[in-house]
Amino acid sequence: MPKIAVYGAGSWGSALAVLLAKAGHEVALIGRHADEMEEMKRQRENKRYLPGVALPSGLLPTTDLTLLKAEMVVFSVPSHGVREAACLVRPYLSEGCIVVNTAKGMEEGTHLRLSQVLIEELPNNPVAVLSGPSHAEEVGRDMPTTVVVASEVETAKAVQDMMMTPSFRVYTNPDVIGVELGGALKNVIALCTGIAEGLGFGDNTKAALMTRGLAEIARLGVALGGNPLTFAGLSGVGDLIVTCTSPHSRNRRAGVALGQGKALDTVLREVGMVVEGVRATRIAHNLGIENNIPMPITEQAYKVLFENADAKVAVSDLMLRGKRHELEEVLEMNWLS
Ligand SMILES: NC(=O)c1ccc[n+]([C@@H]2O[C@H](COP(=O)([O-])OP(=O)(O)OC[C@H]3O[C@@H](n4cnc5c(N)ncnc54)[C@H](O)[C@@H]3O)[C@@H](O)[C@H]2O)c1
Ligand SMILES: O=P(O)(O)OC[C@H](O)CO
Repeated sequence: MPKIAVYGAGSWGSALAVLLAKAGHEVALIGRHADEMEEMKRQRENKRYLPGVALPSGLLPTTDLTLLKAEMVVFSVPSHGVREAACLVRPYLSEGCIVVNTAKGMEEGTHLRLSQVLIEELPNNPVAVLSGPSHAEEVGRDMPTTVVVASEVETAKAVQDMMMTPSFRVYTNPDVIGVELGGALKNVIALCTGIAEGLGFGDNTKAALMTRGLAEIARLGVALGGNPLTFAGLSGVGDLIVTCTSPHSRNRRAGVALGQGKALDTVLREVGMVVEGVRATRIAHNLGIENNIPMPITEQAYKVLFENADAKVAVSDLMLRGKRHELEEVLEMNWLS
């Protein structure tokens, strides 16, 4: 069976390594901290990031970067670490080895999508992105999950072949831009639905945020080159649903605590795992301004997170905006023609 390396031993890297090892691949799960990886090797479990999931025998927890010489390398580090990680692994990768990014975010400062960062740093490797509604806690326990892999066709098919299992169904989609933006931007809306929950609002409010949130994700996504239909797929509405509603979601949980009045740094410390929506809010807010795209929910999220705005006032400001046609951009921009 092909050898696969997973770089990044947090929740998602660990769950994907478990999945791939159970599928019969020889898998190296490569982390940064020798003590943590040794402990994982001894206990056959990632107690900090994926408790309760046994590591199968074909999975080797390690810090040995030479094991990156594999047929496929799966990147599972937080989005802010992707460039640094790419530079670190570059000397070890075989030419032509497929690199699959699984982080959901964009690069701060450059506003590049993460596949663009990887292409810049790893010019000799085909790059694919994996996204969709997929919490590590469920994938690690073989719960039926569907995801999408985006890249040029042959690479996407190769990743689909290597990653698909009876409990992990992988679709392909050539729309890398749409798939990446859906995955990055849904985290902003998940923070917002969490905040609404923390404020004591109900399901109507959450459904409103999800639906109108998707409208603004698609608006920005299409302006940046994504296919409108991708936002109706797994990496769009699919991931939005799971992240806004699941008890596993770190972004939703962080939002709930913010809505209950806790300070952002306290919330991030308490969650203890990466909350991508915070950076994504700043990036999406800036992209909206740069591209002249109205993003009212993102704008309010930005004010609450970074300008100390009162979350209740933010909700009220959204409710009191000027009157609009529900399908304004669809009609104006001829999306369906
Ligand atoms: N957890 C999930 O269910 C899930 C599902 C799909 C996608 N993702 C995405 O996967 C990415 C990773 O999330 P996670 O949930 O595994 O995070 P996590 O907080 O569980 O773990 C992050 C891991 O990355 C390591 N790390 C941090 N910076 C690094 C760097 N510069 N180089 C190497 N390692 C570094 C940390 O030591 C830790 O092991 C995020 O972008 C997230 O959105 C997560
Ligand atoms: O736990 P979250 O909020 O980081 O979401 C994880 C995944 O993106 C869900 O698909």
